[in-house]
Amino acid sequence: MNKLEKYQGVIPAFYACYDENGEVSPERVRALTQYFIDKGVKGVYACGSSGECIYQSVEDRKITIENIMAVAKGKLTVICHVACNNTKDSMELARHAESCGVDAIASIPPIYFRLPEYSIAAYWNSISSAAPNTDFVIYNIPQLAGTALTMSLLAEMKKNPRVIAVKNSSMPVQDIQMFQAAGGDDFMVFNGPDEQFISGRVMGAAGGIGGTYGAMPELFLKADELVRANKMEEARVLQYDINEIIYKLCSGHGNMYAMIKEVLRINEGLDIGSVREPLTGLCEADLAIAKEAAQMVKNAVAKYCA
Ligand SMILES: CC(=O)N[C@@H]([C@@H](O)[C@H](O)[C@H](O)CO)[C@@H](O)CC(=O)C(=O)O
Repeated sequence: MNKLEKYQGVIPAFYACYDENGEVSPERVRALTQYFIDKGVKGVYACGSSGECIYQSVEDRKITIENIMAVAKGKLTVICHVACNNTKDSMELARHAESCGVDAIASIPPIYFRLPEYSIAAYWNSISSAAPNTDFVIYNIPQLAGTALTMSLLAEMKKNPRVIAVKNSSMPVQDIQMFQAAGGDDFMVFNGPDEQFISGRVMGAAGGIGGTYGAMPELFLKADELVRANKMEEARVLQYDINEIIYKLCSGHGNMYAMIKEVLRINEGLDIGSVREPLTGLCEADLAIAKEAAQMVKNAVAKYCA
């Protein structure tokens, strides 16, 4: 098997799983992991944006990845985002993730201060050195991190043989082509924006990592299948329907992840709690939106995946 094959396909970003008191729930982490195995996705991307990493402690994140691995080992490819905005804690999480047996670790650049590229490279390489037997994925999400991956920074990072991919959440699909060309054959790019999943795949992303996949994994698996089969018109129609669902998920007063968790509760009977403050949970009026979104998912699954 090509060493990148295990990363190619549909990789949902894993949601933060909380109990009734808002604490990370090991049982719910395990239940969500099993849900993804049952749906037939390629892997999961843990502790990233969708995992609310920015609002979780080092300990919360350790509990999350330990419980994912307890269920996923040998069944899913697991990429664990370990960035904590300081090198020390990020290295600790990298070491821990490797000890749990993840396939890859990932990291955004440090946020808040605008650091020079050599500082970002040093940060990423220190994190990678703490997991010396584990692949490393650069997480490019400039609209949230405030720093974009440049071609010169990528060239610098390519000197580290563990750097195997960019998870690209910038909006221009051309970035995917640029990163893939610079990365070469032993390198891959993941599509980040779910709204342009098929475009990213066409521009060279061999897989996708996305925050809304979990609410409708069947639809992204189908979109991936259509792209592979070169059925582009069908893929486009499906992508448009997916996008309508995403707009609905984003139309509430509460945060999109709270909405997705409600959709999972309605459609799958899967309870993984809500979101952690400062993210806003659902208000009364949002429940009707969640119901509509859940029904849209059901209708689309019946239409495309029967
Ligand atoms: C900016 C942003 O949050 N992008 C999301 C998308 O999946 C996004 O939620 C989706 O396209 C809906 O806008 C992902 O790239 C993030 C992600 O995969 C993660 O780390 O959880």
